[in-house]
Amino acid sequence: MRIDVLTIFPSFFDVLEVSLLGKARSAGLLDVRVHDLREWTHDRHRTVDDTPYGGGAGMVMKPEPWGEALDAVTQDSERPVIVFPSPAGEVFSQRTARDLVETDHLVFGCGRYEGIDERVFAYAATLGEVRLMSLGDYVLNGGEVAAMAMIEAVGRLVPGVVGNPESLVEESHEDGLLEYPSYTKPSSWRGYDVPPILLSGNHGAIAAWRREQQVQRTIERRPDLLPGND
Ligand SMILES: N#Cc1c(N)n[nH]c1-c1ccc2c(Cl)cn(Cc3cccnc3)c2c1
Repeated sequence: MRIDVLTIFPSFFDVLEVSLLGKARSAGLLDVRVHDLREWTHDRHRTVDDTPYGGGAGMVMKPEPWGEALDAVTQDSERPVIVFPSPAGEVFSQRTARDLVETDHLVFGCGRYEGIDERVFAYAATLGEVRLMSLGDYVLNGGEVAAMAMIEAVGRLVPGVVGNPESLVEESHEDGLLEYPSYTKPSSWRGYDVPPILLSGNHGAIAAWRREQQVQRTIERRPDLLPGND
């Protein structure tokens, strides 16, 4: 999978060089290319924003640099999916991540200021499938944090990126429920003991207990995830 990121803060994504995704990049499983949007400006000040038509506070990102940048990163791509993090977007979920991991080429357009000129989204739709996505109902200062989270959520689903694919199945949200609690040695720590069932060796009983824990946790913490509550 190829991932292109367009941003005015390219160094923000340096962290993608390390950890899991860093190894995936080295192994050729992920081809992540981060670009400075200012590469596509042509004035001395490398301007990417201007005042909003109709007035209002803040600045809006100019369409010209975006148009040239999107042309450049999609020029040898058949049908990219172009994701714009946006507070006005659909909410990104594990289901979205599973959907996006099937894509050969993802482009993340990370905006700042009060947002990107709306015409950019219309133009981007002539280059690929456009999806405006939000991390959730809270406010960030730009698209970079959201894009980083989405890249990690999608990247780790690429076959071979996570060592043990089984671990992907038993995670929160993979089966629509929160994950069960995990424990490791020592079996007793500061007066806290590991639930005896986990030491029993009875794998059937352990699986049943874990499922019950998932259901109980989901009811307590995220009833909205339960069927019929959406
Ligand atoms: N994804 C997501 C997401 C989220 N969950 N909160 N905020 C954002 C997000 C994403 C993209 C941008 C761009 Cl471009 C500019 N800003 C700042 C801003 C803040 C409030 C209103 N208008 C613009 C962004 C915020």
